[in-house]
Amino acid sequence: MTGPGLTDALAAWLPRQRWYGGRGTTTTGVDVERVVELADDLGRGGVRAVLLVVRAHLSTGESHLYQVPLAVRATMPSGVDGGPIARRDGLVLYDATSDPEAMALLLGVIARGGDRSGVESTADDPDELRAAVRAGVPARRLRGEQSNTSVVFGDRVIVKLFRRLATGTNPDLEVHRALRPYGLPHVAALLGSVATTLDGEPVTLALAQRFVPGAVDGWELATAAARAPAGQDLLPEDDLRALGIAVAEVHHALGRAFGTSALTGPLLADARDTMLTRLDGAVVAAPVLEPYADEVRGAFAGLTGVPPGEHVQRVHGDLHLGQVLRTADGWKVIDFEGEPSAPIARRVVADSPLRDVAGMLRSFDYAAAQVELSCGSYGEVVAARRWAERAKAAFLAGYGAATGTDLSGRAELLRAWELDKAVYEVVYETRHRPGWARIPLRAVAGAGAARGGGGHGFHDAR
Ligand SMILES: Nc1ncnc2c1ncn2[C@@H]1O[C@H](COP(=O)(O)OP(=O)(O)O)[C@@H](O)[C@H]1O
Ligand SMILES: O=P(O)(O)O[C@H]1O[C@H](CO)[C@@H](O[C@H]2O[C@H](CO)[C@@H](O)[C@H](O)[C@H]2O)[C@H](O)[C@H]1O
Repeated sequence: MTGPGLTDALAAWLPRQRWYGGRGTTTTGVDVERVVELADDLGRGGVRAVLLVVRAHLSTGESHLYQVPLAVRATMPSGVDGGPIARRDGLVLYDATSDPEAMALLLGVIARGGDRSGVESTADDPDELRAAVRAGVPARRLRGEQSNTSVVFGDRVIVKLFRRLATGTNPDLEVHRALRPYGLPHVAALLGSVATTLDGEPVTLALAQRFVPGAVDGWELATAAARAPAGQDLLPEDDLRALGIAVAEVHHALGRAFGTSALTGPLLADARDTMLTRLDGAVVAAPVLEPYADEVRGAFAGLTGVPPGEHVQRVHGDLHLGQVLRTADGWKVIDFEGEPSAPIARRVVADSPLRDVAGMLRSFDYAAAQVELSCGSYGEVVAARRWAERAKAAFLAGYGAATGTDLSGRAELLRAWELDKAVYEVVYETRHRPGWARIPLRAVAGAGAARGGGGHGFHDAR
């Protein structure tokens, strides 16, 4: 099925996908590295499904691995969105994630477990997975701005298909596995996974979790709360405190599962060097950062004192409001993959849990900035910023109380992590949503003001 026709078609199709990391460069070619058959004959409804692992070569000389689940049929069914990727031998090949019958084949493979023509699937909760297969509920692909593609099976199971791949176990799977014995209410239960091997290393392709029905993500709630008229409290302070507590409890469980160690002076110096190196790379990727780079370097360089008792441990790594779900049963934290573009080895290194806290603080700013992006009035913009400051304070109060930490004594660290995150975000937005780049850019531009004693997100209502 693979061949030059398909690889050329993929080289044209991949750069149009939101999750493609090679934007801003030219894709010079695609190689198919692995073809994993989900069903080698026609499955239900006459669909054949394969998971492709492809390597995209970029004009920069880099190459990235991606997963492309392909559905193959005699004719393209109606209701399946995204056009065909290729046509050959009288068959049409297209992205399988919006084809419910192709996705049913995937769920079946996970539920059965074991090794099958290059797919190693693990059913951590075979009963739950088999029940979902037996129920035969149609699969629906989630929409939205995501790094991966998630498919929900009848509000029971959610399967996330990783798009940009890396060799090594995906941290999202690793964390769900490690936390499983703790039965933490803030993390959805792991049901199963799919992997293949490349160069003798595992490559995680998909992760199945229990779907949490009726969940609303923190981003949706926060953006609505930031623009709500005074008196309408869409995200009450108690919920925000509870969110801080949930994040603290997740950190506690991660610390138990993976261990903790002291944040020493040399470790802090390493973190500082990493941030400086990252800044240099970010300025190249997003030259709009250039005018602020010296100020940011100065802010990082000032990071020298380790507050007593500060520690490092496994963290979430990319925590923001879109990674928390409010449910009838409290907050859930999702997506432990870390920053999707970083190498796995870097994502799993023990880090300060305050980095996650900083990620959430940045996210409240993003939520408030939506009012500006949608041309809110001056009064609405000011009210949204005030809302964000109150929200940050409530979140920090919950986190501080649950961890027993005095966060005001950690303001320098938090500021540096926020700035580092904002630098990352400027690059992310430049690549994916250029119209949003000014949100994190403003935080970067504020580096000088913050060093001069300006706002750090605790008490000041800018
Ligand atoms: N266990 C779950 N229950 C319900 N919805 C979920 C669950 N896990 C994820 N989701 C939904 O799927 C979306 C994408 O999940 P996420 O793991 O963040 O993927 P991505 O890496 O693509 O961002 C989330 O924003 C959320 O709406
Ligand atoms: O959720 P992902 O793992 O895909 O994370 C990536 O995409 C996020 C955007 O969806 C991005 O988050 C940034 O935008 C959010 C609003 O859409 C905002 O709440 C976050 O604070 C901001 O960082 C994330 O950085 C990126 O890794």
